Amino acid sequence: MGHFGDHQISIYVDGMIGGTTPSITTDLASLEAAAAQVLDPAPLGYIVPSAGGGSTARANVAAFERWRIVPRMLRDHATRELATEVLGTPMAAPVILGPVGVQTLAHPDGELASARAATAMGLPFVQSTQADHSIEQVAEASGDGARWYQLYWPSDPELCESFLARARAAGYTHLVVTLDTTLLGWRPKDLDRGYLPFLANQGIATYTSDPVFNARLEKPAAEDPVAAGIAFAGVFPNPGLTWDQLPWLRERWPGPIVLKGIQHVDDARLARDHGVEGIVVSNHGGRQVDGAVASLDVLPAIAEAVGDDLCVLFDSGVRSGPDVLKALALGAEAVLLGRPYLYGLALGGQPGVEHVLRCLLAELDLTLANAGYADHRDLSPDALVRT
Ligand SMILES: Cc1cc2nc3c(=O)[nH]c(=O)nc-3n(C[C@H](O)[C@H](O)[C@H](O)COP(=O)(O)O)c2cc1C
Ligand SMILES: O=C(O)C(=O)c1ccccc1
Repeated sequence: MGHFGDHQISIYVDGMIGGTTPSITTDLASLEAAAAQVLDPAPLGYIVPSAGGGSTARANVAAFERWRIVPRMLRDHATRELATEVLGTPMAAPVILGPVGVQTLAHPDGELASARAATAMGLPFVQSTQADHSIEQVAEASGDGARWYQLYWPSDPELCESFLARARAAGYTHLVVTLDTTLLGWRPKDLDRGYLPFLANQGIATYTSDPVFNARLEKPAAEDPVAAGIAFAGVFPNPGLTWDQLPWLRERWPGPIVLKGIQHVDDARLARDHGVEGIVVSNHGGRQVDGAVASLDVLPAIAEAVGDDLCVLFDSGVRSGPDVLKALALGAEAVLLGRPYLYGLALGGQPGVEHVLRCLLAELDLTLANAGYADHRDLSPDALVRT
């Protein structure tokens, strides 16, 4: 006992002896189609599509297809280990629930359900600045689980200081700073509907629960949600950010800092030279620059350049256990999940997220084992060929 892969046997036993089958598909690549059956068109149109015509999102998936696993035989994988530690945070597997905003679009429990599922599975949850529940509420929901906070660095420094102070006070230890969304990308599916949840007071709970933000409003957000949305739209864009502002952030955050959205090897080197602890190689799931390079295609060169000095994490396009294996083999210490867990949330709240995570970890465990790896730390690019 003790392997995540045992989940497979329990599903078969439930089917053959108990007569029950999983209520959500175990084929994680088809979660999107299942979620599309339960979500209303506007939230679905916000969550699933990417920037422009979607070419970056397609490239993310195609990049995973090009790398193929080359299984090794007779290497004893009876005892296996998925558990790991990333920047001092212990986790049951090298998988993190990435920062995803406005989670009540998927389910009324939103981030609370995802944070609880993460803690139940022993994985970290990254609380987005763009959330529907406050920093403090999600900290509480995380219980004794890891607390990582994702910052959208607002153009108002006093507001930024307030977010950081609140996150520290609520027990968050790691700061993920998202750099690729200083301005929202061009998203035709939302534009065609004229749909932006923030202007309806959704996804801005971090702001409307903040004393600095509220002091700037004429009326409380509950009384005038439109004005709150407009005030958010005034402080969110921050296109003037530069590398020289990182020391300012460092002074206000004592723990590890991870820069999310790195795609160029020179930016990875700049991150290292500016003394942060980690990066997320990510193109935001293709939601920002349409036509951008697939995130997986830049991972090997970045890992090669800075992997010895920095913690290199990865996201964008991870849909299955084999995808996790491929990203780890190409140099990531762990991956972040985006849409897949949100689809689980849409399909079943907290248990739906747990289902997705359990299936992903089981598939990862079995794929590693059948490919001849008892420990994911033994993976290297040699585990793969590029076709
Ligand atoms: C609906 C949605 C909302 C997101 N919100 C945020 C956010 O608030 N902060 C952030 O850093 N990234 C956000 N992301 C990007 C994810 O953290 C992650 O980079 C991306 O989803 C990974 O790609 P994948 O969905 O293909 O796995 C969001 C993604 C989606 C799909
Ligand atoms: O939807 C997103 O991907 C996202 O991260 C975001 C964040 C703030 C405003 C708009 C979108």
